[in-house]
Amino acid sequence: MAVYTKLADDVVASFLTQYAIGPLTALQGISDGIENTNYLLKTVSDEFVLTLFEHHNADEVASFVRLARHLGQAGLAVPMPLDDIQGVWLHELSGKPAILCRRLPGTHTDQLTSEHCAEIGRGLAQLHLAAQDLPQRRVDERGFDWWLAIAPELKANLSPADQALLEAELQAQKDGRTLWCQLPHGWIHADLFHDNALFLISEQGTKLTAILDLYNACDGALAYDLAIVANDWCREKNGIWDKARLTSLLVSYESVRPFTTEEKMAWPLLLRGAALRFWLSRLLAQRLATQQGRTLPADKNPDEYRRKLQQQQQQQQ
Ligand SMILES: Nc1ncnc2c1ncn2[C@@H]1O[C@H](COP(=O)(O)OP(=O)(O)O)[C@@H](O)[C@H]1O
Ligand SMILES: N[C@@H](CCOP(=O)(O)O)C(=O)O
Repeated sequence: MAVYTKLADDVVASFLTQYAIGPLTALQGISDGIENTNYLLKTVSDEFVLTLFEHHNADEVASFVRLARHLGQAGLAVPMPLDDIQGVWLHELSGKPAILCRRLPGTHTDQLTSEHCAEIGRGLAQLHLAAQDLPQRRVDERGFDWWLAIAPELKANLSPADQALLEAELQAQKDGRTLWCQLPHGWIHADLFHDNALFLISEQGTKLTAILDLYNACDGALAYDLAIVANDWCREKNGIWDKARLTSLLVSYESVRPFTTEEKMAWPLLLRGAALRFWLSRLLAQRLATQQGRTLPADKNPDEYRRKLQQQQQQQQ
C-alpha cells in the first residue's frame, strides 16, 4: 500500500486550483510503491499523479526533481513535475513536499521478456548519458560506507552460515574497492527494479514508456546501476539467471554506451555488490517491520537477495 497520507477530495480539489489543468473529476490512491504517497487524479484536461514525499524534505526533493527535469528535457520518459500558474512546481500539502506530474502511459509487468530487458538496457544507458552533464550528484546513502556501517548490527540476527557469507562479501568488496573507484561514475538511478518501469505493448512491439521513482538517484558507478537491473530483471527469485534476458539487457545497454575494460573486469564484483546492497536494505526493512508489528510484502523478502549473493559467490569460486 502506498497511501500513507489520506487526502480528502476537497483538499485535493483546492490544491489543484493553483494549476491550469481544470477542476478535479476523480481521485484514487495508488497501491503500488512503498515509500511515498501517490494519488492518481483526473481533471477535465488529463490524468495526473500527485506525490507526497513522506521521508524527504523540500531541499532533497528539489535535488531529485532537478534530475527528473534534466532527463525529461533530454527526451527521456520520466515523471516531470508540472509548473503551477505562478511557475512553481514544488508545493506543500498536509505538511509534506508535494509535486504533480502528468500520468505517463503504460503498465507494470511481472512477466519479463528479452524485449523488456532490451528496452530497459537502452533506457538506462540513455539515462546515464543524458545525466552526465548535470553537476552536484548526491552521495549514495546506501553505498559502500553504509554497507560497512549497517552490517555489524544486522549480522547479530543472522545464522552462522549467513554471517560468514556477509563477512566474506564485505571483505571481497573492500578488496575490490580500487577497481570499483576506477569505473566510470555519474548519476545512477540506483533502484531500477522492474516495478519502477512502465511498458506499452502494441503491434510495433514492446516499448518502455516510463522510468519512475528517481528518488534514490545518486552518484555511482554506471555499471553498478546496470548490475542492480540485471539482478532484478534477469534472474528468477530463486537466483537462477535467465541467460536470454541477461544477454538482451547487456547487448542493448552496450549499443548505447560501450563498456570499458575495467567495467568488464568488475562485472562479477558489481553483481555481488548490488545483491549485497538489497540484502542489507531488506534485512533492515524486515527488522523495522517486525519492530512495528508489520510484515514485509512478499516481494521484498531479504532471502531472495541472500540467495542471489550466495549463488554469485559460488559461481565465482
Ligand atoms: N508519472 C506517473 N505516471 C504513471 N504512474 C505513476 C507516475 N508516478 C508514479 N506512478 C505510479 O505510482 C507508483 C508508485 O510510484 P513510485 O515513485 O515508485 O513510489 P514510491 O517512491 O513510493 O515507491 C508507480 O509504481 C506507478 O505505478
Ligand atoms: N527496490 C528495493 C526497495 C528500495 O530500496 P530502499 O533501499 O529504498 O529500501 C527492493 O526491492 O528491495
